Amino acid sequence: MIEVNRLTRRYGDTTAVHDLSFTVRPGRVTGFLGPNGAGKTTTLRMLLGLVEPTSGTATVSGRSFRRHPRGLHHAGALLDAGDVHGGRSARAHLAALARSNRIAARRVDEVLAEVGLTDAAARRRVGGYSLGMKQRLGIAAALLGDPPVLLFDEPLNGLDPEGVLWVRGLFRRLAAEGRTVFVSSHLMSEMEHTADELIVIGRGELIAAESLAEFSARGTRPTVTVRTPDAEALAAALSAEGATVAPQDGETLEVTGLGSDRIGEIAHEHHFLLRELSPQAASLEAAFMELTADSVEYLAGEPR
Ligand SMILES: Nc1ncnc2c1ncn2[C@@H]1O[C@H](COP(=O)(O)OP(=O)(O)OP(=O)(O)O)[C@@H](O)[C@H]1O
Repeated sequence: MIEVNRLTRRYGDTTAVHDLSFTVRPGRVTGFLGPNGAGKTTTLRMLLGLVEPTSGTATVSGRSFRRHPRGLHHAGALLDAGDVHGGRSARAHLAALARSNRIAARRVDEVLAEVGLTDAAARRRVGGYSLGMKQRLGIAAALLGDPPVLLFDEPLNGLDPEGVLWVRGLFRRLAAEGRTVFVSSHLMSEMEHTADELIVIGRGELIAAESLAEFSARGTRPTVTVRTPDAEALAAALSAEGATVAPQDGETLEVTGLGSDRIGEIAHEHHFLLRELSPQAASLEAAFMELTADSVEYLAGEPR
């Protein structure tokens, strides 16, 4: 379990993290979401004891990470995939990590196989790896100590679609094994199919801590796309029933406030011909952008 309690970190005049509290539970994949500069990396670094909090606490399994002997057994992390010695092979890099954490050498081959780097990649120098391969190596390092808690900073960066699917499957499995899996991203679309729980921050402060289902429920109101040659008349009939209707073109309406069943009934009652009646899922990305709009550091075209 990860516990963050009234955590604050200041850099001069910049408050990277401000009075942040949340809990991340085992057995689930928890997404750590926030726009660029929200304070995600700083929080993860404090959890790993790499940055000292200005105030507050960040603990892994009840203890500050620095107090954990043989850290990799307690928590594994991928912070910066590029942060490896380019002249070494993946195997040499992992073997050095295993030695310094007193981890059995056979784990190196196990994790290499797990992330799909057994073949050429295990011998090739890391300097020649693609970003996706470096991500896989970083994930292998996180898994090395078979830890109950795993932290990943933007692990989907640089992965191709096959890699993204693989990572999602891996996270699911790690959570199903009862581990705590905490994954940061600045894109809701990445977390939509990855996380069960969400911690959303903006400008260093907590915005939401809830399940993905709860987050979806607060999302933008679902709309229904309706296409009919009688658009104007149907729009009037739907508005009379309390719907909000936005005409798109001559034949298409975007309707909110009524479900597709009810819209179909109303069209039937008035003998309107429908050419399309399609409910649109609420966009989580739109909900996320709405929620974090006030905390985006750099808005395009709007110097602040
Ligand atoms: N070492 C540092 N010195 C000064 N300012 C810092 C330092 N580290 C982070 N910051 C500032 O703290 C804020 C939060 O940064 P952080 O990297 O934690 O955000 P983030 O959510 O991880 O962003 P991103 O998605 O862009 O990686 C930013 O304004 C950043 O410029």
